[in-house]
Amino acid sequence: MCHVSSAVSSCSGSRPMGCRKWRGALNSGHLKAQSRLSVFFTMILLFTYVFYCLSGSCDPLPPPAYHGALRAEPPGASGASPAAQLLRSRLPELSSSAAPAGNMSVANSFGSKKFPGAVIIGVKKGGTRALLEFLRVHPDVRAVGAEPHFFDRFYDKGLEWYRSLMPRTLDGQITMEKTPSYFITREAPRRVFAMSRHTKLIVVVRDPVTRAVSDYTQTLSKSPGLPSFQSLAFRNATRGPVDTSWSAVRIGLYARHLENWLRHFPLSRFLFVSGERLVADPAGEMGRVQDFLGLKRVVTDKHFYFNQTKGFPCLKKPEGSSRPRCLGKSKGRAHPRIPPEVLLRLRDFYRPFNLKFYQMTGHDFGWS
Ligand SMILES: Nc1ncnc2c1ncn2[C@@H]1O[C@H](COP(=O)(O)OS(=O)(=O)O)[C@@H](OP(=O)(O)O)[C@H]1O
Repeated sequence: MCHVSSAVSSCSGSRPMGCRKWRGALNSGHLKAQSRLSVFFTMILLFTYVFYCLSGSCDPLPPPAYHGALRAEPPGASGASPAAQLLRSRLPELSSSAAPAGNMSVANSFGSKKFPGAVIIGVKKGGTRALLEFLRVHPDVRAVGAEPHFFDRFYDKGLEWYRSLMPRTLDGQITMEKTPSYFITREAPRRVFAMSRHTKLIVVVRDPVTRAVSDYTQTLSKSPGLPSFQSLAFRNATRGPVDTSWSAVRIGLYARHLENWLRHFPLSRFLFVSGERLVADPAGEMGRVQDFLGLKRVVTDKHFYFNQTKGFPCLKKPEGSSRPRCLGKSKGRAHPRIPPEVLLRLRDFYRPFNLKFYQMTGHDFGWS
C-alpha cells in the first residue's frame, strides 16, 4: 500500500515501477483536474456571454425605446424628414419592414430631447390613446408612451425634468405627449404657455354622454361595487338636477374648459379631433392631424383595417411582425346598459354646452 504523500516523496529519488505508476496516475489526475478547471472556466465564460446577450447588451444597435405600433409602409416610401432619411440610410438594418417604429426610436442615442411641439391635452376617454398610437406610425413623430402628467400633477418637478422624459428627436421630427387631464386643469394653459406659446394643442372630443359612460365604465372596472351611473349623475337619488361635481359629467362641459384655454392661446393653436370620426374614418381624421402638425401625409388608409372582433380600427401588421396592432383591452370596453331616459336627460343637459362648443370651434360635431 503506498499513500500518495509517501509515494510522492519516495519517488523523488529512485524510480521503482510502483512509483512510476503512481507518478503517471498523479500526472494524469493533475491533467484531468486542469482540463476540468479549464472546462469549468469556459462554461462560466459561455454562461456570462449568453446572459449578457439575453439582456440585450450585445445587440449591434441600441434596443428600441418605442413600444407602440410598428410602421406599415414599405421602406423608402416613408416621407420622413431628410435628417431621418439620412440616418436611416446610414443604418440600413433599420429600414426593413420588421424594424421597430418608423419614428427612428432605434436611434435613441441620436438627436436631442426637446419640449413637445404638440400636446394631446384631452379629453379623457375621447380616443387620445388611439390618436397618439396612430401618430407614432409617422416617422417624424416621436412621443412619450406613458402620460407624463407634468402640467397637472408634477409641475413642481420643473421643466428640465419634463424635458428629460421626452424621446430624442432629429431636426424635422416633432416631439409629442398626451395627458388628457390637461384639458380640465385650471393651471395647465398658463403653464403650457410658459413652456412655449407656440405649442400646438390637440383635443380629441367625443359625445359627452358616451364619454361619461365610458369614464364610468373605466371606474367600474376598477371598483365593481360602484353605485349606478344614474345615482352618480343626478343629485337626490336621481330625482335632482345633473351633478356637475361628478368628474364624469364635468369633463364633458367642453365649452367651459376651452374658455379657460382661450385665455392663453388663440383658436388657431388648437385642433379638435372628432373621437367618433377617429373610429369611423381614422385615415381621414389622421389627414387633418398631420396637416395641422405640418407633417407629410404618411399615415393613410393603407395603415388601417377594421377589426370585427374588436369593433374598432386597428393598425395593419407589417410583414414579419407578430405584434398586436389593436389597442389593449382597456380601450373599447363594453359599456353597461344605462336606461334610455337617463341618457336623454343627460343629452338635454349637455345640448347648450355642445352648441356653445360648436360655435367656439366653428365645428359641428353632431352630438345634439
Ligand atoms: N382604434 C381604437 N381602438 C380602441 N379604442 C378606440 C379606438 N379609437 C377610439 N377609441 C376609443 O378610445 C376610448 C378611450 O379613450 P382614451 O384613449 O382617450 O382613454 S384615456 O383617457 O386615455 O383613458 C375608448 O373608449 P371605450 O370604448 O369607452 O373603451 C374607445 O371608444
